[in-house]
Amino acid sequence: MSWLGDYEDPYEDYDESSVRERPNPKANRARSKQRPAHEDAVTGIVTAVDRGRYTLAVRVGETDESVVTAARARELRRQAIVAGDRVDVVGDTTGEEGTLARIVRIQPRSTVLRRSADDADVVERVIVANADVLLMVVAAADPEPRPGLVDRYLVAALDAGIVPVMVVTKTDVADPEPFLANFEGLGIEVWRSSIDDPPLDELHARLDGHTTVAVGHSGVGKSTLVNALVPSANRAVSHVNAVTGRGRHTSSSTVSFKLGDGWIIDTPGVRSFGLGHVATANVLQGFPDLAAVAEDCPRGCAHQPDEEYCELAIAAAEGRLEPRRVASMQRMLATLVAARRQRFEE
Ligand SMILES: Nc1nc2c(ncn2[C@@H]2O[C@H](COP(=O)(O)OP(=O)(O)OP(=O)(O)O)[C@@H](O)[C@H]2O)c(=O)[nH]1
Ligand SMILES: [Zn+2]
Repeated sequence: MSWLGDYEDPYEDYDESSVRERPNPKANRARSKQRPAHEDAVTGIVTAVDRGRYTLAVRVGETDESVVTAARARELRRQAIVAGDRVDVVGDTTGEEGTLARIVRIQPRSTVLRRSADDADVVERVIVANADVLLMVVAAADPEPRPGLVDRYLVAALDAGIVPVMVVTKTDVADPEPFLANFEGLGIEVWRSSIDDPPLDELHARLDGHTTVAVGHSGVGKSTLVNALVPSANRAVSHVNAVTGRGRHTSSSTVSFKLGDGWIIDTPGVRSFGLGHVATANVLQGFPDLAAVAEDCPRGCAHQPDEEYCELAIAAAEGRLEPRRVASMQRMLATLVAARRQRFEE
């Protein structure tokens, strides 16, 4: 099931590549081929996507900074353009009502956060480009937190080379510690948030200057948190030009807000986060100490507890690695292996 809703341009978020690429060689190719034709292009940051119309922040930080609505040039039809993308845009970029600019190039991306529609799906979709932090928002209760979902966020972030951090909301409703114990060994940064005392200053300090993508199940309090973090003036950045008639953003579309010198990208409530495209090595890479030990594993080692000669398990037993850390990695990889098995059985 899509958690981006059913109304979107079916071509919008497809991407044919399945391995992590940095930067995207396709974007590079298009860039060099088309550059001479659009020397007057300006750079825009995609802040929202809505049925084939893109909201861009252009000339960010300059006196004539503006919010522009754009369509994509025909030659980009098969390429996904997503929130966080840096694009070259031509035409009327004044941002005045009724104007429509044209995106002619997607600049190389530093990261790409992807998901498959479900684990069996080989077609992956790009969710967000150029994010360097993944803010996982989970509730201590209501809805009940599920370690498996966080494992999925972690795997997707690590696969993309994005740093995962976590906020646990609703600590006024339930004690989050039993849930958090699942992730203790991974050394992930965690903030605890309650209705009366959200850690806004701490989060602001941590996220300023970064491009953060926020993910969370519907109802966890993600919108409440993002709204509190973002001054109202910066919320205007994501508003689609009213004249196009496409300005209505509900929580079913992805929008970005300026957060200090960075951005926070709010994605819709996640219902599924397929991992059909992820490689084990990319997950291990997120933890260099574990990856180094796992290099001595037998070929094809799945790094599971029942694996007889897994170096991770041996190192944990001998005290060379923290057992909780290895256990968390084993669980994350089990999530991934189960996801992949489903993919091949379908
Ligand atoms: N008790 C308590 N309630 C909270 C807290 N944070 C948010 N809420 C409430 O939880 C409900 C859901 O919050 P939202 O911010 O709409 O949740 P969301 O994650 O954005 O959900 P979607 O918009 O569906 O994606 C609202 O009624 C909030 O007031 C918290 O820390 N404690
Ligand atoms: Zn192993």
